[in-house]
Amino acid sequence: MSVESFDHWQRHGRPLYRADQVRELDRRTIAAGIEGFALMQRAAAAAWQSLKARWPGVRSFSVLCGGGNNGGDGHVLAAMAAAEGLAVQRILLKPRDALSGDAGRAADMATAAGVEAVPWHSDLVLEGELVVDALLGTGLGGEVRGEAREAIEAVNASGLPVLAIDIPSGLHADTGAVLGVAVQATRTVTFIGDKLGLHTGAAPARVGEVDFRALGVEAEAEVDLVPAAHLLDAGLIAAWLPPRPRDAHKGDVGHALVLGGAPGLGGAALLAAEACARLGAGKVSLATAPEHVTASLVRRPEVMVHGIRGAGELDGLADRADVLVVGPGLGQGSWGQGVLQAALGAERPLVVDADALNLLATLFTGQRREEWVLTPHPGEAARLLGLSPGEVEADRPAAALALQRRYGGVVVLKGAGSLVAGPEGLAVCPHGNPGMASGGMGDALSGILGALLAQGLPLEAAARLGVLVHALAADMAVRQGGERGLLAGDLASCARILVNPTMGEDDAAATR
Ligand SMILES: NC(=O)C1=CN([C@@H]2O[C@H](COP(=O)(O)OP(=O)(O)OC[C@H]3O[C@@H](n4cnc5c(N)ncnc54)[C@H](OP(=O)(O)O)[C@@H]3O)[C@@H](O)[C@H]2O)[C@@H](O)CC1
Ligand SMILES: Nc1ncnc2c1ncn2[C@@H]1O[C@H](COP(=O)(O)OP(=O)(O)O)[C@@H](O)[C@H]1O
Ligand SMILES: [K+]
Repeated sequence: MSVESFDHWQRHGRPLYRADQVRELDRRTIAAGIEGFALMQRAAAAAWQSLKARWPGVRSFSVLCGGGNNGGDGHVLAAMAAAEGLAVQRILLKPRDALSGDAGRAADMATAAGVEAVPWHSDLVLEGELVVDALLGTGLGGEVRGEAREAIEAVNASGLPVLAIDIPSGLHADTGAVLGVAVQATRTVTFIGDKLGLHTGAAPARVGEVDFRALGVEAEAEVDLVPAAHLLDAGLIAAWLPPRPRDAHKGDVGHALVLGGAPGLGGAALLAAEACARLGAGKVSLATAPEHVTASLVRRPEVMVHGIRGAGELDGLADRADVLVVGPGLGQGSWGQGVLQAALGAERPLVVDADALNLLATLFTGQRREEWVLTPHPGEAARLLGLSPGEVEADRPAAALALQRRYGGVVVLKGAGSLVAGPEGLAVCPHGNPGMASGGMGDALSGILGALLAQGLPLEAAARLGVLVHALAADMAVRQGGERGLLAGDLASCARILVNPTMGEDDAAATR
């Protein structure tokens, strides 16, 4: 990644790091003259502030301290809280004489502050109004073992709110996978560099709110590490979608063609076409099986609907479009195969989704191009990589990057904490919600991507922006009506508001 392009993305999203990169930042900070123990005190002070901000008026808590520096943070926090008069139950996973370095020094500090230490045992009852999880941080290696596992299970069984220190114990800081068992946090306060593993995979369901505290390290370590990823930020929208010129006409804002809806599979392609139209493509065409034409026209007369019995009837349609969206409701039979073949032959940017991806994994293998966006969910990603879905989910960032290397272009790996992998690196979407676990949501995304490409956005910007807008639209729709029963068709009107950033939500509500 060039420094210029990296800087460009950096302006719109917090950098995310792997554990080894955060350790490197620690190392540089220490080399710049800030002692490791001073850094631990900063971390503990930040955690203590975070705790008080989230739970003002709290009088008591328990803190579970592991044997490393994550535990060290917990000891120092306990000392700080005790100094302010709180009752703290300090639980040790390892005896004092097994602790070394800063962690040992931190334990002594807590003892000197009068905070009693209780050794962990399986019958222990966690006391207080909440639990601080300082068991395992970025030093976690492999599946959680022994007493740490029991302690994590006890935290989760306690029913108490949990503040996780740096990362919920048991969650992998690089991948967001659970290594056997992981703490279910209410809030996670994370230090020095925000971690990729707090934002994808199992993480969004485990971390609660993420409170990032840089601890002043950026200045001291003169950060020039290329981050592992960036967190997608809503600021991207206005940066890429300024108001249209007053004299814009539909020819300036692109023509998207959606290819899908094989016999018996009508709805998905229509959802994609509708989202595409709502996101501002100048013209939207839909090529679908003849049986779906009437329903499509009734639902969305703005879309130009073409009934085709097979790819032979596409009749130059693909050449008249600026971008093709292929896959929603495509099926894997002869209709879908022919249509995909035609799309692959068109020299146009493509959005490839659903059964088009399954066909790339089976019949149309070995394809690679730079001008396409592939949007697999973990099952499709697994087929494209020849892995199991479990293997994909075990390391989503690696899977997204491997897909991008193998297939070229830009790859969106969907699911909570969607990832976008492209030539500029990896981006992670922190938005979206479980209401999106309903049929057709992916079709809406492919339509959104088609609209942004039709309007001339570069491939990777369109992919990042589309994923962001899709998730934010779902969040907006949920604020209006709740998660259960959220429909893919509900997203388009919210997404429309989002891609007109000069229009406030209140104005928009007034026009509905
Ligand atoms: N100056 C700094 O660096 C700063 C660091 N900071 C803080 O330090 C944290 C990193 O600390 P770290 O590197 O000491 O590792 P850490 O997360 O405590 O884990 C090591 C412990 O876990 C254990 N353990 C490991 N794997 C396990 C498993 N599978 N199952 C069970 N146990 C396992 C391992 O046991 P062992 O393998 O030694 O038996 C050892 O006891 C970081 O997240 C941040 O909070 C901040 O204070 C800012 C300054
Ligand atoms: N729990 C969740 N949190 C965030 N996003 C989600 C969640 N569940 C689903 N999504 C999003 O919803 C979309 C579902 O797409 P997909 O699985 O292709 O559905 P379909 O095939 O029904 O269209 C993806 O963009 C995915 O990231
Ligand atoms: K932790």
